[in-house]
Amino acid sequence: MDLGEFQIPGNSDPNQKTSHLSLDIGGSLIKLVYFSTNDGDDDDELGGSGKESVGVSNSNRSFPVLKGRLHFSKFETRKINDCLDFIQTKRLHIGGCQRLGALPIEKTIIKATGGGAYKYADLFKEKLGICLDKEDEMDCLVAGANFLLKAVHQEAFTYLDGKKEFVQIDHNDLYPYLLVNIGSGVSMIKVEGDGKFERVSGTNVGGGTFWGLGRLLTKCQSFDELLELSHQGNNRVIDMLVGDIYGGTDYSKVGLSSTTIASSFGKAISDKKELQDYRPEDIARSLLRMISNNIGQIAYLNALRFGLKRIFFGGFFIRGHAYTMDTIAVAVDFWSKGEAKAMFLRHEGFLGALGAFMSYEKHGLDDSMIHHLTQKFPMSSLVGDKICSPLNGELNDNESIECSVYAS
Ligand SMILES: Nc1ncnc2c1ncn2[C@@H]1O[C@H](COP(=O)(O)OP(=O)(O)O)[C@@H](O)[C@H]1O
Ligand SMILES: CC(C)(COP(=O)(O)O)[C@@H](O)C(=O)NCCC(=O)O
Repeated sequence: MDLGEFQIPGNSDPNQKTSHLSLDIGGSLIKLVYFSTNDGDDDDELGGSGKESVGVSNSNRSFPVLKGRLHFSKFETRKINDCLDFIQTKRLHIGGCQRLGALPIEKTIIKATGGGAYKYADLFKEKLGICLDKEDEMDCLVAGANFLLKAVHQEAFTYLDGKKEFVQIDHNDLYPYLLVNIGSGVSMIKVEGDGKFERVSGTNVGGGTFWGLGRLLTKCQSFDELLELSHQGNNRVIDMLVGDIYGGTDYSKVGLSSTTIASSFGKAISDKKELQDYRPEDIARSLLRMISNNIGQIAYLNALRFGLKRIFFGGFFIRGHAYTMDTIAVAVDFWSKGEAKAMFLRHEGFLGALGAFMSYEKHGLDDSMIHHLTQKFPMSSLVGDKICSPLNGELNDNESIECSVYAS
């Protein structure tokens, strides 16, 4: 592939070229993934010698290696104009899928998934002159999850008792697993291989419910504020525990300890407090716990239904938030009696957008198909074909990762 094909006229950094912008336009958030490379960055660290070089050979074909960054960004769907401005200012749409020489309008096709790819198709055409090439949301979620689990080192982790532990994924023993994507609503997908999956369940009590109900109950202005409130709250003020019903003791005959929540929000009807006496912090905490626990339980029941031991949770509801992950993990552990494991993904909210990004290859819209992604591990060498994350913490907003793309 000639990098010149992605030259961006008028880009603020004339050396920077972006390509393969992909979108996941969900009920709450728009997620963007795109690749950028700088002139002179095209490298041979994987064995080639510049952009024209042969970097890697695959099935008797050779591909040049492009060094660059994979960028991740998100916007609230209700503020879609901010997203359009971002794309326009950075001229990301020009580097979608087109060649120099062609009229931009003729060939500018951007891969997009999520319901918004349908809902906002006309808006994108009108404001940016681009065509959204729609990819199925479930296909993209699964493609994104499979890719991350196979190619990214330190992508999946467990979270128990406040401790995060990265899970080593054995490529030969990845399937089957249950993918639970907690977005506005929740989809549960049994994954048996690349492109081999079935959406087996879902629930309408998801991230949108937490944010919507939380806003109504606490009057907070943003999702982050709601999460922060929950951090400071105590759910026991609102939730009715087994001990509240059983006079402080366990109901041990059926395995319920006194501290188990018997009824979420149940205490709000049983004492003599005025409504205004309930603190937003405690309400936010109870709500987060109720929804996380419910999703964990439904996920486990579906894992049980299909005999799946591993459950991967994605979606931006999680936001790497300790209490959310802890609650989900405890629910899975509790209901499965330790048999099933909840695992979380560092790129939790970007599964769909990554899947759309990878579908450029699938459809071969031009000859810039991406065949492989590897990220260099700072201060270290490549580990096989893995992306080695420099971060152990959560993925920050607008973070990008250094990576190399094998292109044909
Ligand atoms: N900044 C944010 N604004 C709104 N919701 C957020 C934000 N960050 C996380 N969320 C949570 O993430 C959910 C959306 O997750 P996401 O995976 O992007 O789903 P969708 O594709 O439905 O937009 C929201 O419903 C909310 O619970
Ligand atoms: C309709 C959806 C697939 C849309 O995806 P989202 O924007 O929520 O990520 C999702 O909201 C969902 O699976 N809702 C649950 C519907 C149900 O099974 O009851």
